[in-house]
Amino acid sequence: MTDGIVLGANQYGKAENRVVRIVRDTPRHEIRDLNVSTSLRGDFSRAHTDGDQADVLPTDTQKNTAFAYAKEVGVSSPEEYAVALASHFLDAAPAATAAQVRVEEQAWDRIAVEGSPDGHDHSFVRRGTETRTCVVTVAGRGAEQRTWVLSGLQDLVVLKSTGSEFRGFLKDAYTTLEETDDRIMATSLTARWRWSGTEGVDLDAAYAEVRATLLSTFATTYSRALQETLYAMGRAVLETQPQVAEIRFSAPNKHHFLYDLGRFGVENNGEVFIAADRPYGLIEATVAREDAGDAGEAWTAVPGFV
Ligand SMILES: O=c1[nH]c(=O)c2[nH]c(=O)[nH]c2[nH]1
Repeated sequence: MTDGIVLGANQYGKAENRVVRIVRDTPRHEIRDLNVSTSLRGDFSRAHTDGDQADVLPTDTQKNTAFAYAKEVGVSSPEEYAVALASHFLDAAPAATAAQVRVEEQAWDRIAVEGSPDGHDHSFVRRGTETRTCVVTVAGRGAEQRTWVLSGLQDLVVLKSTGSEFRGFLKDAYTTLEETDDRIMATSLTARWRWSGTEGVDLDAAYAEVRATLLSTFATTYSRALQETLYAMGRAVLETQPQVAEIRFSAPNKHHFLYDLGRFGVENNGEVFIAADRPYGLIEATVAREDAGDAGEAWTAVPGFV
């Protein structure tokens, strides 16, 4: 029977499990501080239309599994942990056709102390604002099973105090922006990169490499627009990481406007700016290999990317 109304796309899971794993097999501890979100997709129509929970692996169980796997599987990298968890959920919930696990990782640095050149064994200080991320989607079972891995970072806040211009842009009756050949360029970068495959990739090392490539390209590339900078950063990652198929960016242009000190008879030669928090330009771009291949479900339900 139908009344012309049907259930559309849906998924469910436990969001933002704050999983902290300490490896304490030796006096020198290791910490992985994760925010883990799980979701299952598939035929969960009976739960929606009939109130029948027979197919539903509770979100509470998903939460428990996220914590149990931090011990049983461990967290050699956020991506490997997420693959294990997502694959498990497909085994545990027969109605699921795909499972997605998203992880945000906060980095902790060892506290520098006298007498320990490599930092303290079990005391840590939180590193900056930036977060490492991954989104793993596993779909299907058996020989048909497919796994997509996105790695990424968010809120990597960078600024260059010169080496940036913005000129030659289209102008119309509403254009008031003046051309500049010397401005501050700043952004809080979010990037996600899709692996064509992760076989043989040391994902922790690769994260550090990609981050370093993004930063050094930002630093050393003269910028005619944030768009050009993002493209240069994307190219540099693809040139150095053969197994990355594409990288997507979302970058708010954190405007710094020269403050008008002329009103007080004071010269402002690119020295005093007002940092405006909104509105901001939002520049988004994908840089991909021509033969990147179909992204499948890699980006499904990943918000904030073109
Ligand atoms: O790098 C920039 N890109 C733009 O598209 C733009 N538009 C704008 O007003 N300022 C800037 N800066």
